[in-house]
Amino acid sequence: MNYSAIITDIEGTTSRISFVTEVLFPYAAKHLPDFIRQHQQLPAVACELAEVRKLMAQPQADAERCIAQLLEWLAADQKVTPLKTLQGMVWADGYQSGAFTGHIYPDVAAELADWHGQGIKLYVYSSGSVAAQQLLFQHSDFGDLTPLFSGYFDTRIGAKRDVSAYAAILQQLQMPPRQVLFLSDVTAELDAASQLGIATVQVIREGQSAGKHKTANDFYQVQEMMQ
Ligand SMILES: CSCCC(=O)C(=O)COP(=O)(O)O
Ligand SMILES: [Mg+2]
Repeated sequence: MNYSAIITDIEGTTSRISFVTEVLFPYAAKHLPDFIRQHQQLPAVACELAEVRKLMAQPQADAERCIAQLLEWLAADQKVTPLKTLQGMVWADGYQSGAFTGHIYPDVAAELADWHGQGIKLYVYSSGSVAAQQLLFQHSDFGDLTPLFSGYFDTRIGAKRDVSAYAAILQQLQMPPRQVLFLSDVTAELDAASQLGIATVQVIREGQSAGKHKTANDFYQVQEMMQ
């Protein structure tokens, strides 16, 4: 099958789950409180704190209350948009200081380049903010991979388990669903995309498939399935 576009998830698909849970999240938990204390007056940070207050339904909450709520969401891996945006701002320092690089599986780096060379448009759809996605691919273990991508989507377009998010993405891509392939490790995300006719492959890096989607252990197998 010739696809015009491939959309990929990050955590568990292009990148090891433990990179997110054991490197990125702990770094954010450690540095987010002081980042907010120091930068709460910056418009970009103030705007996210306003979103946090709205979600808490506590318009008067001070910075410390917002920090406590953000850390609670982070510990529970809640995909809350202002948390994701603030995490991305904190991770920027981590990448720039060399504290870590973005983990990408070798098959991902190779196949993204191959697919790009074939003229397939590449997109990312992750719960991490667009800025965080760009940082990860810019500072990846295989160098700057951002030139390979045509676009990025995050929770601003909708939650990854909601069909409406994929409808909005198709609208932006201006492509028929059957020409689009979505790669993710999470069955519920693939279920939502496939309801619209988007082709799906479940990437199983660790563990077993629990769903009804075609499966691949890495991006090389995805490429084989496309031939
Ligand atoms: C952009 S890298 C950080 C990933 C992240 O914060 C996250 O919640 C992972 O979500 P995904 O949708 O890629 O599984
Ligand atoms: Mg995932």
